[in-house]
Amino acid sequence: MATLTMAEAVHYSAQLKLPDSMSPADKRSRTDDAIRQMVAVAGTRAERQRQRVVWSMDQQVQGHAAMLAIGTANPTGIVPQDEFADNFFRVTKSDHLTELKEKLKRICQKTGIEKRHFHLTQESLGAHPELFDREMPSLSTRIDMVATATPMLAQSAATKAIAEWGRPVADITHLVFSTYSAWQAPSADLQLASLLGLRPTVCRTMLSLHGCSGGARALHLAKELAENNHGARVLVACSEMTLVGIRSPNESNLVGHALFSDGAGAVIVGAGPLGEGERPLFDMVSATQTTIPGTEHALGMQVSGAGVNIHVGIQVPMLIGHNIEQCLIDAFNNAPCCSSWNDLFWAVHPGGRRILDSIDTVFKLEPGKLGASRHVLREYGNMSAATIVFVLDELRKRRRRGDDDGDNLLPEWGVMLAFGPGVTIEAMVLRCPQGPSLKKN
Ligand SMILES: CC(C)(COP(=O)(O)OP(=O)(O)OC[C@H]1O[C@@H](n2cnc3c(N)ncnc32)[C@H](O)[C@@H]1OP(=O)(O)O)[C@@H](O)C(=O)NCCC(=O)NCCSC(=O)CC(=O)O
Repeated sequence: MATLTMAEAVHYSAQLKLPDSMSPADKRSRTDDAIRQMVAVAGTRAERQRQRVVWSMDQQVQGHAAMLAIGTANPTGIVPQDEFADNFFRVTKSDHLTELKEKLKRICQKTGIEKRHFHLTQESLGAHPELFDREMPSLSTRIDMVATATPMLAQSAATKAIAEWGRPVADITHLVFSTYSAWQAPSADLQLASLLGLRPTVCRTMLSLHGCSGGARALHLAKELAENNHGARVLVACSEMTLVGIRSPNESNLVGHALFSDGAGAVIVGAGPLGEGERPLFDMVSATQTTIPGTEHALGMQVSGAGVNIHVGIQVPMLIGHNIEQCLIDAFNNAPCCSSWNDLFWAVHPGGRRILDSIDTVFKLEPGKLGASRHVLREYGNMSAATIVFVLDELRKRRRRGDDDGDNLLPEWGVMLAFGPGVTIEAMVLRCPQGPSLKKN
């Protein structure tokens, strides 16, 4: 760029508000420097914009998958979090363990949860004392008690997703079902297929014991299935029942009992040309799964005659905090979609309040960026694999409210994160299609 003339310098320096005491030559030199910097920044922005457009066109050519509809469901039974400890110690006949009960109350207060949904009532639990007696086997009782309820709750969520999608159930080509609550073969996936009337050739996959990362794993798998099978429409269903893990309280299981709850989520995923009435809610751009080495003892589930024992190590929030940024950098794989983590929308599995706090800290997120995750944690607790579907649903509801005001509240680009045994981190880059086609969502 040519150096400024004095007339130009006078014009621009007036905008820079340089002090009158400065000599004309200094003003000219200072103004020249400022304009060079502006041009350099504008050049970088323009280059980033160009990269974004080229990259986005490449992605369209590759035809990545999109979430086309979402449904969620919960059992009708609700327990307020501030009543949980009293209820739980009463039903397990553990009221004499006063210190343990006080500790559970302390933990419950810090969870960020206000209420949770449960399939089973105090009465139905009371009818099965073997669930709370360590000396008695209870696995088969637990299996029987959830065998029908798990696919039925999934059916409620899937029915909503299918209604929103608007196409016949016969158009579903694949089913991916994730749960820690089904222990038979054929399993909850086949029961769900029958309940919904899916075609006999639907390709079913059952994901067991992926824990809280199971929903994101199922979505990641659905993305790959949709992108590699022309015309495929994949139903993802996650349904979780805490009954398989509920047991008498001890020091090591209090946190799990304070967090987990029952719920189901379903998503229809497809790629390629959209059919009539289909609208993408979230484009599923790229995804990664990362296992943090040497952490297999930090988080896990063990099945025994007494049911499923869920272990939640105290170090989990710290482990996620130390490893999460690199996972996101890998997932974005140089996609030129943001210059700051705050440019994104965030769909994070709310495994516990401290995990969300840790993510806020690591990424220096603005207040409210994890609002959808905190809302789901507060209203429903940790529904393991199903939780991430609730977070996605809450995000698209927030976007819809924005659309109603004529203002889109969600940024174009976002990220989905979920955590499970391993310790495993599932990450997916999402893109929220912009524009008038979304107004009817
Ligand atoms: C449990 C909390 C709400 C407690 O809140 P705070 O940490 O702010 O409170 P605090 O430090 O005063 O802790 C309260 C009491 O709980 C104890 N405590 C905290 N975490 C514990 C843990 N994991 N195991 C056993 N005890 C624990 C503390 O020692 C303390 O005991 P005392 O009072 O005696 O001093 C939080 O730590 C949290 O959100 N942790 C993350 C939970 C988590 O890892 N979730 C992932 C779930 S698994 C998942 O999502 C994936 C999957 O299952 O696959």
